[in-house]
Amino acid sequence: MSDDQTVMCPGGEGAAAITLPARPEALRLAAETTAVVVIDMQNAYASEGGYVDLAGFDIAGAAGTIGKIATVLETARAAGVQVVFLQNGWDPDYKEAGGPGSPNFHKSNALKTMRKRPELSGQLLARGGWDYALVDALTPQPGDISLHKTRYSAFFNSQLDSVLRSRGIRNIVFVGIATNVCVESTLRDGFHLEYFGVMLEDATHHLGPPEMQAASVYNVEKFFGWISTTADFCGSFGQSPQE
Ligand SMILES: C/C(=C/NC(N)=O)C(=O)O
Repeated sequence: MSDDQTVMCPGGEGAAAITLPARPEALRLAAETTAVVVIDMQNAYASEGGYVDLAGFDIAGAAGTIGKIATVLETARAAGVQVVFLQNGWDPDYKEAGGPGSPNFHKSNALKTMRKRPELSGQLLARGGWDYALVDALTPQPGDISLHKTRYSAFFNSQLDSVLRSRGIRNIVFVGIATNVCVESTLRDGFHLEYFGVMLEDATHHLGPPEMQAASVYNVEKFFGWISTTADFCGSFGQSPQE
């Protein structure tokens, strides 16, 4: 049963469930119905010389999330929590990005940067290239799942929903970049698909001014899900007995 302090998430009734401290309520969660979804930890978003750096965003804080995410993933794998990596981008000819009839063509800062600097064409967010690749410190391990996405929400036109649903996973712990773009878009879509979404605030990083991180944290805590931290995730799932 849920009460005002603790929410019972799908699968959280069993003996192996843990309590994850979170705001506004703690969550009762089981490893087998929970996934950690890693959003877009690619050179494009987290490395100097990657797309968002070239597009003029301050990425100074992004590197700090890499170590946090590595710690979360180590704990998740040891506890039997499914790890799912997402990578954002398109084919090297950018057919999947959409042409002038797509808002993505007009709003994607990667596409806009390449229109301004044609020498970068074929490099930013192009599948197979360095910019698209995950940062070295976050290489998928055996048992992890890797998926591709072409728009901000990882649920849109991707296999994420069927990959999770077919495994009975209904609870998602979000880490990655950017808090206020792809992480929040995915968490919101997940909410509408009946997933319980938790964002680890210190394992995510925003694009734009610091208020953007605060705004997303507020939105998630008040309207779409729950907020927790790397230490609380590792403290609770680190105790979780694995079958
Ligand atoms: C702005 C942007 C954000 N991506 C993300 N992973 O949050 C982009 O992809 O252009």
